[in-house]
Amino acid sequence: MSETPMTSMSPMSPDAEPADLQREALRLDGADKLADRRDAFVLDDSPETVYLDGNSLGALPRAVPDRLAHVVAHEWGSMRIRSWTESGWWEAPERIGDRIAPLVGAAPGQVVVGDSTSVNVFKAVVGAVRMAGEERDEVLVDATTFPTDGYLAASAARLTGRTLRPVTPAEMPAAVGPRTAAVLVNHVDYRTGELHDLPGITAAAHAAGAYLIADLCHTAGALPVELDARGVDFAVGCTYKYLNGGPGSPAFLYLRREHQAAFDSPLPGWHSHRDPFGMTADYAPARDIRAGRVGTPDLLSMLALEAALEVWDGVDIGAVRDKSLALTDFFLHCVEQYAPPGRLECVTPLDHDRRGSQVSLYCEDAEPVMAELISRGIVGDHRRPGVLRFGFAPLYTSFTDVERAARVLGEVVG
Ligand SMILES: Cc1ncc(COP(=O)(O)O)c(C=O)c1O
Ligand SMILES: Nc1c(O)cccc1C(=O)C[C@H](N)C(=O)O
Repeated sequence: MSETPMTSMSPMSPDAEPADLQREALRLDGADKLADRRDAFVLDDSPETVYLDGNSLGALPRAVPDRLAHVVAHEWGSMRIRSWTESGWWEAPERIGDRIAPLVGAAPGQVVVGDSTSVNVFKAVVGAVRMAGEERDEVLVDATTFPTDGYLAASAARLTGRTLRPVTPAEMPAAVGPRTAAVLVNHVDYRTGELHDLPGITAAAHAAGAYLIADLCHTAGALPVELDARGVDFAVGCTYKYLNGGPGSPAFLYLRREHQAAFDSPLPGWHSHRDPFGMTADYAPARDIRAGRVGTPDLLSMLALEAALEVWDGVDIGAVRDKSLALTDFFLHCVEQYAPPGRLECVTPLDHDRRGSQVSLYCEDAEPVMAELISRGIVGDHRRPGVLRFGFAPLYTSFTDVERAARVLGEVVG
């Protein structure tokens, strides 16, 4: 973790007893405007179990099993091929993209669902580089990135004859220049939970004439993103974390409307053709968001995602952010009270403007600590070396969960 700045946990209020913190948790739960959303999810029967890994795999929304059963039995089992037209299968990638769009601050017609985040990173980086022109010969990539983005950006750079330059998100505004074709940045660092300055990096990229590509895996469904308002050019993200789409659910790709006509996909499958059923030998791309499609989508996962997204009906993403910050603040406060001083170090910035929806705590023996936590029902995860990660999904995480998780953590590291 040498490259990660360590932040000490802030001094918080005077010592509190478990009973005080439990009372405070109940008070916060009582005032929680999103509390009713919890019932929309399948969670553990045992109150001892606390799921804090929704930043890796979100919980199952209750609506999904019945919807999937219907899709299998009726749309596939009975309707078969007719479902492409009569059950809306063909348009599902754009239709479901439009359900995600408001959560990431996009007007309709700019988000398409399909493929994996990795594949969409590749499409976006090559697409941006092709639009940037020959004289721009470098791609900036987040040096602290989730690895897959770095691997794909390197391949995209090699295929397009560009040089890949890894720089930290903080260095990006100064590093971007007239040679830069595209900048690929994570909105939140998967390891530390740090929220990067997407508006600032986007503005710097644009001032230098470069395109900005954002990876929203750790922010879509966790906080307001404002893609349209901030001028982000391209964005990708997965749907199995805070969007609760299920294991391997399709990712999304945002193509800003003004770039759609010029987008030159490196994966021009027939579903991105202007007239797919023309079945012509020549490729002619769709001039709208369909340009982001490739081939036949994974309909079962896609329709499970569509059902999962119903939990967002009527939810204000600003309220989600407020609760997320309250959850992470309360967790840090409880950990401060329960863990022996100096045993854990908070790697996640304490500043709200720089915090996503997870808390990462450094401790040398993170791996056995997390194994013990999981055996006691507190499910987070760890990332080598030494980082305990706890993800807070505001739609289903309660303050009571948070207090219990911190208390058990205190026992385990005590
Ligand atoms: C920031 C980020 N990008 C990409 C991915 C994964 O991409 P994929 O779904 O293609 O495996 C993850 C998590 O797995 C991630 O955290
Ligand atoms: N995508 C994952 C997978 O295919 C297997 C196990 C975990 C994941 C994850 O989502 C990890 C996650 N992106 C992370 O932040 O580390």
